[in-house]
Amino acid sequence: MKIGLFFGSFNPIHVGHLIIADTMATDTDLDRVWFIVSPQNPFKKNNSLLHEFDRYTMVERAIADNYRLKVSDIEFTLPKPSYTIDTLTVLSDKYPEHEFVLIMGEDNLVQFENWKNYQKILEFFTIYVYPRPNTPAHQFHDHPKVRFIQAPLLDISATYIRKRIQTHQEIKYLVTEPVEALIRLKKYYQ
Ligand SMILES: Nc1ncnc2c1ncn2[C@@H]1O[C@H](COP(=O)(O)OP(=O)(O)OP(=O)(O)O)[C@@H](O)[C@H]1O
Ligand SMILES: O=C(O)c1ccc[n+]([C@@H]2O[C@H](COP(=O)([O-])O)[C@@H](O)[C@H]2O)c1
Repeated sequence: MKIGLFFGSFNPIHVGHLIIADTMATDTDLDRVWFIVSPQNPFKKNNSLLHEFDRYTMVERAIADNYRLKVSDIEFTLPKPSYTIDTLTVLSDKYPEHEFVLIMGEDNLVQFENWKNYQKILEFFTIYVYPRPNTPAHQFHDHPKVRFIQAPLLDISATYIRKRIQTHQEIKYLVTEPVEALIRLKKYYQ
């Protein structure tokens, strides 16, 4: 199968992530999308980062009704921080029967040249990019291995959701009902 790997912190998973994953799974040549929950982004220091098990459970709940979407804990057993090239190598070795493509939001392209072995990523993988509002300039618009998906811009982020929780504002419709229930039950991000 041709599988899109959607890496992220998912702190928490929001409807933007779900729209991106479902758009990739239905509007492109991908058969499936796997969410790869990263314990630690090499570039992010975030006091409100929940434990990876908690973020994984939220992803699991959010995608439970969609057979095209799956969640993976592969990075939980790999060294931290989570370097994408290392995970891609492990997954390619483990699943030689699958073809993997990388999925990311356009904001990730801005710093992409600073990723570990980014040229190797581009040599061996194609990247499907979902456009993101207010993305600073980057130089990957015309790269042969970078494919932009035409889809509606989504002005939503996990940061915005965490801020709303801290200030006791509603998050209904920004996350799915099972995810909101879990956030309330466990008192995440307060
Ligand atoms: N609204 C969005 N539009 C396009 N891409 C997005 C959007 N939200 C998240 N992404 C992409 O989803 C992946 C995982 O992102 P992440 O979990 O960091 O979400 P986030 O909303 O950007 O979080 P935070 O606000 O905590 O930085 C990244 O590739 C990111 O670019
Ligand atoms: O490999 C790298 O050098 C690298 C540098 C920055 C980010 N990443 C990965 O990019 C993914 C997106 O991160 P995030 O926090 O924006 O969701 C996440 O899986 C990170 O581990 C990877």
